[in-house]
Amino acid sequence: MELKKILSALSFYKATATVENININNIEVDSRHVKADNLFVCIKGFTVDGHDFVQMAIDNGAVAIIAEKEVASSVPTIIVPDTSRAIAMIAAAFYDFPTKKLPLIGVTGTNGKTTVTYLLESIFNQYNKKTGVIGTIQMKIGQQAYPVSNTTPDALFLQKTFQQMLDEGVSTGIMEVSSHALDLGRVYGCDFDIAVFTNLSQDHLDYHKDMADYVRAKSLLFAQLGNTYTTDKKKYAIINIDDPEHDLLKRSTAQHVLTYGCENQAQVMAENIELDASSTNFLLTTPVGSIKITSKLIGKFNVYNMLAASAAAIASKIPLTVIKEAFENIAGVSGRFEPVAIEEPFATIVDYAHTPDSLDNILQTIKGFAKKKVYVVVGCGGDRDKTKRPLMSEIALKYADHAIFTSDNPRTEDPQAILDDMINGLNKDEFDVIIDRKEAIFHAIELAKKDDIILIAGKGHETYQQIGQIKYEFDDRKIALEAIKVKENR
Ligand SMILES: CC(=O)N[C@H]1[C@@H](OP(=O)(O)OP(=O)(O)OC[C@H]2O[C@@H](n3ccc(=O)[nH]c3=O)[C@H](O)[C@@H]2O)O[C@H](CO)[C@@H](O)[C@@H]1O[C@H](C)C(=O)N[C@@H](C)C(=O)N[C@H](CCC(=O)O)C(=O)O
Ligand SMILES: Nc1ncnc2c1ncn2[C@@H]1O[C@H](COP(=O)(O)OP(=O)(O)OP(=O)(O)O)[C@@H](O)[C@H]1O
Ligand SMILES: N[C@H](CCC[C@H](N)C(=O)O)C(=O)O
Ligand SMILES: [Mg+2]
Repeated sequence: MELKKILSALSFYKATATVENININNIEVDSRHVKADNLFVCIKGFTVDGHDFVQMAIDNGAVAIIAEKEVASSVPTIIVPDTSRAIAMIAAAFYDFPTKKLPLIGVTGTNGKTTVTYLLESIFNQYNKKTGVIGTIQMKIGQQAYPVSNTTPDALFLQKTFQQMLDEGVSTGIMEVSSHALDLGRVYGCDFDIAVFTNLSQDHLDYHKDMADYVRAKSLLFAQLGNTYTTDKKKYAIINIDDPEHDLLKRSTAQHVLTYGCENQAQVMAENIELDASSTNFLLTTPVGSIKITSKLIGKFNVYNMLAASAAAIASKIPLTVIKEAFENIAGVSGRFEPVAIEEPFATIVDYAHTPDSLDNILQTIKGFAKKKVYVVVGCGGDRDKTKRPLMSEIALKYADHAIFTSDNPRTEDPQAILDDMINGLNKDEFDVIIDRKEAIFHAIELAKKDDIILIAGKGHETYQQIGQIKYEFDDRKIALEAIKVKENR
């Protein structure tokens, strides 16, 4: 594509040389991946500055550079105020504005994003529509899965992926939108049709300076809704009316708002909710009628997730009967309330709760139907919000009869220091500290007796444990199964 055409997506730029007659066959933000006839965009990162890799990019074949300042370069440099914002727009232009054609649903909130996206996938598939899903677990086009390194990938990956989705006949894109992505402008080039808000509670206070800054980032999804391109399509903001932040998010958008909830009056509601250990039933009431829902997803928080997905499906004109069938068919989401071995005298559940609110919800749910003791194995991630550590350990002890505090992904932090943050100040002592996660899981399974429940929280679907810079193979579900087998064979 002509560089001039790509640059037409930018409202302002200054070029150090003519940009006429330059043909670009790919855009790259990583100098190591640059090839002949590429456009290299310098991004100032948290670790290094892309501006320092201009020469490498040119040596690898870059024919133009986009930067925030003048750089030593033998090829034309285009200077923009903010390359992180610019990349979102030029990537959208390079792939011919794919989200103008692809209906796109974005899901944001502290907890429940992944679950809601998979509920939506299941509803659209039930309606015989091919979907594309982007989020924490993976990127999926139809049934084909691809690995991702972020819940919401960078703008270049996103726009390329939307184009691939269109090429492969996807009818709706469904994606998680993290607060980091909103703050860093990864989704600036996305024309969302539906924006869903699940809930807001404490997380990521390592990145956001306080809760107000965190909710401001979340609100960008709603403020941006419908602002990207001129379009006749109706846009919808789907908002959880029972969350204290609902009003701020409603006020952030100029588009149609569809509310959902269980407590306060909403357009989409759950009534007559029945929760037990093996199923969830409720009456879904909506502006287009009511229908009885039965699902294998456990816990009240999953009623909220089903309401969020139902509201987005209703905004997409999907019949209630299809929503009902989809909820009946979905067995669960990988690593979310996933039972490890069903035949055991005690139950072992793996879950991705890694925030105070999610741990509270999941333990409250388990406590609600536990016949005997509840054990929890939990740790906190390194290089992440430190203030959630003592909150999570306190919640663990509030509900569980016994906790085993261990490592999650310590990353570059000292694992013992993370555990100290968790246990210093606790005024109960029904816990053990076992730094090695495998040993911790084995210990919990050793302790469990008939009718007890073990919750292994924090890592869910993850198949690795990151210690330092290295990711070691690690899967809570496999380790738990191994421990159960060892116990059985004794
Ligand atoms: C804080 C943050 O978001 N960091 C993201 C960022 O990394 P970074 O800023 O360190 O990048 P960098 O290494 O400094 O590189 C800067 C630039 O130089 C370029 N470079 C680098 C080296 C080189 O030789 N040549 C070169 O050109 C890089 O390609 C890049 O363009 O850009 C990377 C590439 O897009 C991301 O993978 C990375 O996410 C890291 C892994 C991360 O942990 N992010 C978390 C905080 C995050 O974003 N989480 C949210 C989900 C949270 C949730 O929902 O719970 C998410 O959406 O994943
Ligand atoms: N609506 C909800 N409210 C509170 N907790 C929830 C909700 N839905 C799920 N959870 C809890 O949060 C955990 C993570 O759920 P899920 O992966 O769907 O959230 P997420 O927002 O995608 O998380 P992440 O930010 O890590 O991507 C679940 O394992 C469960 O314990
Ligand atoms: N998207 C979240 C995932 C946390 C998962 C947990 N296992 C951890 O490593 O802290 C984050 O990056 O904060
Ligand atoms: Mg997620």
